[in-house]
Amino acid sequence: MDGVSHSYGSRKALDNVSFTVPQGSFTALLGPNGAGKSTLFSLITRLFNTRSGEISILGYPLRGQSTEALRRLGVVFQARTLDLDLSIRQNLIYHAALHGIGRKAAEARIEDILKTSELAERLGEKARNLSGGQLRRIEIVRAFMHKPRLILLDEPTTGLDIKSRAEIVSEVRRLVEEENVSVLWATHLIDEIDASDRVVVLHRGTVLAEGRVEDVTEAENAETIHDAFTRLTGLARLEGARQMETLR
Ligand SMILES: Nc1ncnc2c1ncn2[C@@H]1O[C@H](COP(=O)(O)OP(=O)(O)OP(=O)(O)O)[C@@H](O)[C@H]1O
Repeated sequence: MDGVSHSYGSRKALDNVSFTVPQGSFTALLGPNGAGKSTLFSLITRLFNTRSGEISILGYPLRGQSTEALRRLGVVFQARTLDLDLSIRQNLIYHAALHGIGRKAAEARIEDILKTSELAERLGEKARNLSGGQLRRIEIVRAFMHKPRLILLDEPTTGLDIKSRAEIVSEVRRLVEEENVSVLWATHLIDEIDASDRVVVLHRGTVLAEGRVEDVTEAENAETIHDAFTRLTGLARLEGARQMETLR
């Protein structure tokens, strides 16, 4: 992503945003509410057109080669998107069909992804029987169905209890490792980030830091990524205040 900006009318939601998600990495997009994470995801998934800057997925620019780019992308949106009146299996098979995957291949893929998960026994049940955390896990399975190379997750643990949150984080980490996909995980929860992850700190539409957790922490002379984040966003507030002073 290079030099991407987006405005809603006169409100600038993203301002010259550039970063990369290296192949096979777990990259956390860390930002408080309103930082611009959902806007960024809307641009990557082409819900909105990118009017300024450039976004490429696996080397395919969205502008010009969007079909090739989007074929390699899996997405878990913030809002729930399963059809509650269909069975879990139907939800997954219909999604696979949209990607041109036949029933048999889809069944095999479901089995492969769910393997030892207790959810494998519930495939015939209506989605509405599942808990919020289980629904989220099925949405994650769905995002993996067509073997994407990059997965976007927009605050996937929002509204879930601690146990479900932990299950989701570890499930995604397992899949990342097994399938060697890249992940961009939007969150405002620092405890979801591991020491070995990469992080992109987004605040008020600008990238304040990008790199390995260790490097970002060190660059801020901080003890933890939590401290680094507070420093970075505190610094941004100061910068904002300074700019306000200049304007007066
Ligand atoms: N449709 C819209 N019209 C006008 N302003 C919007 C719209 N969507 C988002 N914004 C504004 O753009 C900025 C970025 O919002 P965005 O939803 O991308 O942030 P976010 O980091 O995803 O936050 P959250 O975690 O709360 O969803 C905010 O100031 C928000 O108020």
